[in-house]
Amino acid sequence: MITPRPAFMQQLNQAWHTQNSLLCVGLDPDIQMMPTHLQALPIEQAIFEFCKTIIDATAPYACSFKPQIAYFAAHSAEHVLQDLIAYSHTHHPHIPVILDAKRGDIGSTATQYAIEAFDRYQADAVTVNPYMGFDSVEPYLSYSNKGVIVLCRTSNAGGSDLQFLNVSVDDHTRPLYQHVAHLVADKWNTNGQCALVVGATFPNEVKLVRDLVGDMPLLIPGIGAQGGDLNATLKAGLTENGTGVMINSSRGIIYASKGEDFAQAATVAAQGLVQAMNALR
Ligand SMILES: O=c1ccn([C@@H]2O[C@H](COP(=O)(O)O)[C@@H](O)[C@H]2O)c(=O)[nH]1
Repeated sequence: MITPRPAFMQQLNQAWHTQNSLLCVGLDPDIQMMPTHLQALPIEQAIFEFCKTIIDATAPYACSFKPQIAYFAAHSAEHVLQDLIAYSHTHHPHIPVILDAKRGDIGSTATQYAIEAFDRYQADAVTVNPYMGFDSVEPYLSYSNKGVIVLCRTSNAGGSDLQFLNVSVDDHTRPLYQHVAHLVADKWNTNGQCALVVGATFPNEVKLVRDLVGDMPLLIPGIGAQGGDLNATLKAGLTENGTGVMINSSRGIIYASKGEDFAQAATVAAQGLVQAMNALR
């Protein structure tokens, strides 16, 4: 039997405080990057063992976990993702799990994606793409206790191709990502369940988004392997009470060592990042 979990926003607020952490540990299991002894296993077993070990090794330092679905689906290992989320809920029930799926499709299809994220995988939150508009996001919002994390200013350089284009709405001209932030904060967040993705590679934009959306949580990837500026990002994104952000690091933590000591290395990397963040807030 599945035990109901608290609402995502409640879990997140609690985890920020009790874990004293703003760190979101990204689970992007790439077989080529895993320790050699795990590469020798059948791929599904390797993915499970690797992620389970990382979850246990970093749980004391995490405010959330973020598995990226592509790393599982690419190897027909969706059931491994399901098992890992169940494992995390059982062994680390206080840490919310965000399914990074970046879904976006017409309402009828989005309804199926929402069932996949929340009923099949039992994720506490999911990332979605706002490009197809409100009706494409509505099926996720109807799960009012789940988090819906909308792409706003993504961390990749190519995000600027569209997100930086100016749009004029109601005599207001601003870049598309700011319009998305405004739309989510003012119109889509009626249940108080929304958050936004803003990349650490763009701290100025983190600040502009923070100013537009009040205390809405921001999921911020781009620290570590993508070279985002931790100091500038925190300065731009923290809310007044010193929370408000989930700073994601995936490769920087999970591949801190390619040896048999990968779990200890992940612990040290996670702990170091949390200490660095806590010194800045
Ligand atoms: O704008 C975005 C949105 C999502 N991501 C995802 O975050 C992690 C980043 O991994 P690192 O190894 O820490 O660079 C990855 O799963 C991306 O799909 C992002 O990078 N940028």
